[in-house]
Amino acid sequence: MADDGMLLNFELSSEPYKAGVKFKGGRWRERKRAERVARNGPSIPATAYSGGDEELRSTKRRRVDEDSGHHQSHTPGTQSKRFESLAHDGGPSSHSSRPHKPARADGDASRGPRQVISRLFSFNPTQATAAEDEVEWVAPEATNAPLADVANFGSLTLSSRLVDELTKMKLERPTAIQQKVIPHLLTSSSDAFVQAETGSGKTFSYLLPMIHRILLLSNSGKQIHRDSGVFAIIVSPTRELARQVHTVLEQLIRPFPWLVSTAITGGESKKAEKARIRKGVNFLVATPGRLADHIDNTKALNLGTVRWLIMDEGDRLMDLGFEEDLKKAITRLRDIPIVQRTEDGTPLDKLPERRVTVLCSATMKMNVQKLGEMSLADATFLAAEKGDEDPTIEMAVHKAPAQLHQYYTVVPSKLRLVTLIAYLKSVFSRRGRTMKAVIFMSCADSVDFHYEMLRDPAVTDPPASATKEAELVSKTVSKAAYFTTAASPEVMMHRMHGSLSQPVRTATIRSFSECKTPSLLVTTDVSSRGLDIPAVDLVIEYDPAFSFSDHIHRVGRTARAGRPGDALLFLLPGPEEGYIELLKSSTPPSSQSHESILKKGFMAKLEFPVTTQAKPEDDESYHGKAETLQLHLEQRLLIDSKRLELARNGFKSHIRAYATHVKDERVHFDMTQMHLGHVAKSFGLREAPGGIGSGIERKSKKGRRDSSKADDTTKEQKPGGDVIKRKSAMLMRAVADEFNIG
Ligand SMILES: Nc1ncnc2c1ncn2[C@@H]1O[C@H](COP(=O)(O)OP(=O)(O)OP(=O)(O)O)[C@@H](O)[C@H]1O
Repeated sequence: MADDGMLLNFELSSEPYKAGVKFKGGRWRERKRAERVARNGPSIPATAYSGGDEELRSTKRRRVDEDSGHHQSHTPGTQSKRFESLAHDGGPSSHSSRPHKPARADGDASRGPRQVISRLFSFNPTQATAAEDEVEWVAPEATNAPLADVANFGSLTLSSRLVDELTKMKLERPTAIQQKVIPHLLTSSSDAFVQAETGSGKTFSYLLPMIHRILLLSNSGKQIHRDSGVFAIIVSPTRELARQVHTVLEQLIRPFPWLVSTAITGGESKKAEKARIRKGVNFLVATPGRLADHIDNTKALNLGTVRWLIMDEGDRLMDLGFEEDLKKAITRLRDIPIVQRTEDGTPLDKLPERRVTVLCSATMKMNVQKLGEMSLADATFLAAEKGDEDPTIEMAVHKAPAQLHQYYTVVPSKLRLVTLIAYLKSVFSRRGRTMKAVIFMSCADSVDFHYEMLRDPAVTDPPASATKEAELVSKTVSKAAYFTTAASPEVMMHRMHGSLSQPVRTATIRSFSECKTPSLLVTTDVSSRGLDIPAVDLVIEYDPAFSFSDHIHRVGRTARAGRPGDALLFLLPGPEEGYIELLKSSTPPSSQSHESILKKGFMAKLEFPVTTQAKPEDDESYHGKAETLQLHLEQRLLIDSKRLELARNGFKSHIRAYATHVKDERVHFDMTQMHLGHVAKSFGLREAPGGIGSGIERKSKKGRRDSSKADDTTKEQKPGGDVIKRKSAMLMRAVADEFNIG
């Protein structure tokens, strides 16, 4: 990993921090150091309490190097020369009203304010690909919209009561995949492999024909009811998805109260789930683990009547490692003979004569093929478009809906956080333009950090009288700062990831979905699949997806069922730019330069949330504003150890997660090209905290112990060149080990 030795980039207030400030959390030594700094002003750069001893040492080392004019990676020269050149590096900010003055090595507070250089705009790697801004984009015809040339759902010979129900839900005409799948499942008893773009209505395509055929059973004089047996099992990879499918199903069967659906998803007591199964259900929507558990342990679950097994989001089911659970369900269903009548004698002749398995996916990966081989027999491949009937052709091609406008922006690491804020500021500035946006990040710790930094810190816990729902979302929903301004509408931030408890996850998604003001969901890939919130008009991939198919699913949270949508992907200059070719293989993307994002976003005055910090000076130029904002964010970390811990954890988890890109795409996500110091800056940190991948330090020590002379000599080397390369390789190996990739 390159390490060009980050310069200090803080402009600390001349005033001492509030006397008597007490620091909580962290280690004793860090707390003591922080308190000393708060009392006396920083004698050493504030990294003193932003990191451990290693950071302190390296900071000292760098300061000495800088002050003696021997900066490791950049053109040597005198301090004053360097500062001059920095002013020019800063582009428009070189005209900033705030003078750049050298950092003082002694940190003597008595000699007036300590000026430290902000180098947000210098020493950034340059973008290799051309940045074309605002090339006019004409939206092609939507590819996942209801078909204009089909009269209505009635033309697919669905029951009129079902069609009426659809009309009430404002669904009139089927989409292309529904037109293919519904007739097939209405008449056939063969398995099916359903592939169609995100947001194309796959859920209705399998639910409607199943309900229609079950309703036909009641026409034979006898009434089907909840005790008649389980007719369909729908397996979804996540609890959210299972609940979502269950909700849609409940809506569809509302006019037929004798039919019952239930969701068994874990996250609640098994006892309650067993009790519901015992009372009788006709549709079981389940996550694979819970389904396998109930198959083993719930006697009341009788599988003899089951005629459909639907596996939704097939590739995700496999990605998440549910193969064994699915195998169990598939094998058990194969072994149990089909019953031809319910216990009270109702013939089941209107249902398929054999068990039908349907596998659905928007993307086709090799693992879906494996699941297909495991579960399907003589399956019919059903795809939305003509010419897509050959699954082998589609294997490699993942398409996003054509009307989805995809952009990418190449942003140097150091500028990522301010560019994100600038972008959010401009998209939420116009009333009614963006109502719901989703930001995808690589890991839960990064989500937690960004949520905390971007929310309004003045918002406190709900009052004791708050409703249960308000209590559940008290730590995951909050007013945004920075991009909620007096002039723009209030934006509500939401945070969501897999480490939150199930009730909190459910309440947070509900809040995001029902929010009437503009809202932003900061999340991990836990929200990338199947989540159907039609009003989402923007997806931001702040961290690229771990695989291209995940990218397709993430951006597919917008532009659903024919609606328009935008998606912006953040890339780093360097190897990540190679990813653009991959994007082009699906839908040609537009590009937007980070400079233009900053310019637009920082056109208006910056508004800072109320904090204990002195109000930062505003700066006229957008570079100046970006620097002011960055300094403000960094200072917020310095005065709050909890936030600092979030930043450090976010950084570490982000780096670890970076190593988990799928093997085929890792060429674009090369850890060895990553600049840890610059990445740290995007987490508001002055430099990279140590201890990424617990194995690294250990491994390096072990390596030295086992080593021969060659290692002893490297120990003597000054940090730089070879040692850094070796460290990168070790980090790479340690991270790869940790994630079991390689
Ligand atoms: N025929 C239709 N007309 C209008 N809207 C529809 C139609 N069919 C489905 N929808 C709506 O489209 C949205 C997407 O449907 P659904 O979630 O089934 O898509 P999907 O293909 O499963 O997407 P993903 O692959 O992302 O899970 C839902 O809000 C649904 O109500």
